[in-house]
Amino acid sequence: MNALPFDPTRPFDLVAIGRLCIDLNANETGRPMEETVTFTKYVGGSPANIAIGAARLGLRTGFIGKLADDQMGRFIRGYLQTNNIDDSQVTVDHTGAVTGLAFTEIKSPQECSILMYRDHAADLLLTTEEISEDYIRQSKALLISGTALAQSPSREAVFLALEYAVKHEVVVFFDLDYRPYTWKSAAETAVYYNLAAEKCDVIIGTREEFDMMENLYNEPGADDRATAARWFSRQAKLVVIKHGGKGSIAYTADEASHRSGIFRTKVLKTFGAGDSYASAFIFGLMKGEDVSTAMRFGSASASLVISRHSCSDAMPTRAELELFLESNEEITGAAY
Ligand SMILES: Nc1ncnc2c1ncn2[C@@H]1O[C@H](COP(=O)(O)OP(=O)(O)OP(=O)(O)O)[C@@H](O)[C@H]1O
Ligand SMILES: O=C(O)C[C@@H](O)[C@H](O)C(=O)CO
Repeated sequence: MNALPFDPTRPFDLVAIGRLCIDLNANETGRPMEETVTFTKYVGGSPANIAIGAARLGLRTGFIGKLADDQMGRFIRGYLQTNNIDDSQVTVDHTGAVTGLAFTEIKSPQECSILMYRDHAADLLLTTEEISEDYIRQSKALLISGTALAQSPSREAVFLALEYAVKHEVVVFFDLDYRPYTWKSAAETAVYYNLAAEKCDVIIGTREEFDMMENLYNEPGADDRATAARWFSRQAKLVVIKHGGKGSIAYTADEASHRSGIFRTKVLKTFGAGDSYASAFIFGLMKGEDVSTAMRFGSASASLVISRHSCSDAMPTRAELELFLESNEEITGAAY
């Protein structure tokens, strides 16, 4: 069991808010982008990937976001529908904004990078008028991600969604999802991340992402326990700090800590690890598993996704995840 108060009477398990984009993943791996000529198109964007992962695992999922009025936007909507994600709160821009694109370069399992095209991206044009209080109160949980805070009006839309979530006791997950290119300054970034995190029940990020938030207080390099403790005096009940191939650690408000290792795999590319981890971790918690078991689900899903070409389309179903957990050993005891 975990202590998160999911209201069983709500029709949605998880509503995610933020960007719906396109990933164009290099088909020719093992070479730089300059020499790559073909890419495969997938739905992308961290909150979209998390929602898709959660839906594949069986959570009743919805999305709040804004699409460009173009072929890419329509492709994304079709994919959400195919994956049983409620798109009734996904609006369409009519100002000529475009779909954000992420071209990925897969030079080696250790050297992956993303080239983003995000000028005038439709997802950042979501407005407060497009946030329905009634929709948010129908969900057990809300997932926000940091990139939607980078610009107005999307920033205010997310803060309004947070207000409604707190008012209606919707459990809020915050995946920090820090993408430097969307932000203007370090101080601005940290200010908005900290303001949002104060209202969240579960905060999930990498060590580097928490360092970025702590820069504001001239406290970078805090240890994981001190980082978590900062948030327990606010709303947080659970803080998860990810350490890549070394695993992850979670703290609960009673000061208990939970470590998760990794499942070794043949890594194709590293991106998508965080999104798949978050979706299966949230799924585990919502199914009433304890924190350690939910982390194990997260690590297993991440292991599957980093061995595959895409992020969204690679997300496992519940049956796949269970089979993987039955037939693979978690490596624990990572040194961090
Ligand atoms: N090389 C690896 N082998 C196996 N599992 C891994 C590896 N790297 C990451 N993971 C798993 O994925 C989880 C999240 O990874 P990571 O800390 O890299 O997140 P992230 O930086 O948010 O990911 P992303 O690259 O998608 O932004 C880890 O806690 C671990 O369970
Ligand atoms: O988050 C993005 O905008 C890009 C993602 O879809 C990408 O696949 C990735 O980086 C996942 O972590």
